[in-house]
Amino acid sequence: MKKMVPVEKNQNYDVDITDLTYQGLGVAKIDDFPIFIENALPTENVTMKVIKVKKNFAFGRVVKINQKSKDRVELVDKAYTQTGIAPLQHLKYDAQLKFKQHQIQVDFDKMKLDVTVNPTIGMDDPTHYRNKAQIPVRSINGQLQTGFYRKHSHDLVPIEDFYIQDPKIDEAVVVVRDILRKFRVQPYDEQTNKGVVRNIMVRRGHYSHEMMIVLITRTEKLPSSSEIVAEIEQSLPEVKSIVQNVNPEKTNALMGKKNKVLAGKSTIEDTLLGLKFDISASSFYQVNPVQTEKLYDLATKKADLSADDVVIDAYCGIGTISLSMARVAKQVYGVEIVPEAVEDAKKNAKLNNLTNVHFVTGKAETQMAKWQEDGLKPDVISVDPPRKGLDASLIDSVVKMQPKRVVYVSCNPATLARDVKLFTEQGYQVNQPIQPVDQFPQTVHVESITVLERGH
Ligand SMILES: C[S@@+](CC[C@H](N)C(=O)[O-])C[C@H]1O[C@@H](n2cnc3c(N)ncnc32)[C@H](O)[C@@H]1O
Repeated sequence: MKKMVPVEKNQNYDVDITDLTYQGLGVAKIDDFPIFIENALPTENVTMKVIKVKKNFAFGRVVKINQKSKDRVELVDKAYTQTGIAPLQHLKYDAQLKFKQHQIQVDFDKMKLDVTVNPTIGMDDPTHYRNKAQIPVRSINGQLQTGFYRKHSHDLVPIEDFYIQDPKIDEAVVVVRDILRKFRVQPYDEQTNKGVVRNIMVRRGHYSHEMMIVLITRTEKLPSSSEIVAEIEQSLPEVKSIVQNVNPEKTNALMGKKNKVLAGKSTIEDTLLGLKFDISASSFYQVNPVQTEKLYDLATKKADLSADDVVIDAYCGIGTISLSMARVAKQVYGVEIVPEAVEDAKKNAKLNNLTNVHFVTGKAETQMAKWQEDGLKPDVISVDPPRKGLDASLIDSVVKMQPKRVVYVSCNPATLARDVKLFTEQGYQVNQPIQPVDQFPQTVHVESITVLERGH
């Protein structure tokens, strides 16, 4: 018999919120039918309006909060929720940290894996932490605007204070926006795939204060390029690198393949754990420098390295974890898919006088198989993959190499739990608590370190 949907679109209902999804939505149930509600917290009772009904669930919007959670804090700005910049801004920071710890536990429970998850290591000031901004540039009522997209859309909401970014970066975005306005540069139009500037990317070294501005354009030609560059340099003395990245495609991917240095260096420098790093426009670099130092310090400690150890660092980026470990180990091998990042990694080894590292450009899964076939016997393997986690073939190669320990740095607990399950089926165990480190306060993202040890 067809199940009745117990709610109707545009109708109001009073509901108790019983859970919070991994996306930070409150969950209510009417006759077992789940409704997901933005800006609603467990233990609350809210009046909500149903805004979308699907076959097995619905979405609602809070009309009124009838009973507040003790973990609720006032919204700083509703635009941060609308755009998804800070979807947990209404949750006390302590409760955010517990939510992330719980999220990992839930994903491991789903895989029937018995693990302990430590409390999340948080920040003293969980705002203004990001060292990088990627800001869309669009036209609103004929004027060039910067801001962020409303969730699930490409409608730009103008924003100047991004709340979770380094305020110096917010200032720089406004300065660059005004310079682009002055020279009447055409913002990108997604509908027609016309216009020039798609995005402004800004990176700022937390310690060095060196700033990089990347103008991501659809076209090779950037009209008034030299005047724009001169004004940026004059207005923002911290800028040490101005790059144009060309992305002609009609795509959601932010950056194109081609980078042109318009002024200064092709990289900026920053420091992590006393090591110097050169960072190119296209290279990955963790966005929360304060927490990254805690994360890498812990990852290195958990690797429990001795001076005789050989290490593989897979998904090594510009060599941040590799170099941290090379200070202790005998030899480190790194593999990374982005060629610019590998160039940076090689330069960074030299910059820090570390000669016991070797970096390879390629897919981690292919290179790991090759190292295994070549008879490399690492003592420890570190992996720090993107959100999709590890390829099953990479796990097979790792297991065949029999390292005594695998240190898994993850930004997605669901793929982490899936991968850990595969490791445990092949003789590896999680003996120590998983350690979450909050890299992304005010958001639902969860970063953690797991150590897998070879059983006897
Ligand atoms: C989460 S980042 C970690 C980078 C580095 N460990 C760090 O913390 O700075 C993941 C890295 O994996 C790289 N990557 C993505 N897919 C890859 C693959 N199949 N093989 C190797 N590297 C890959 C990305 O370019 C990115 O640099």
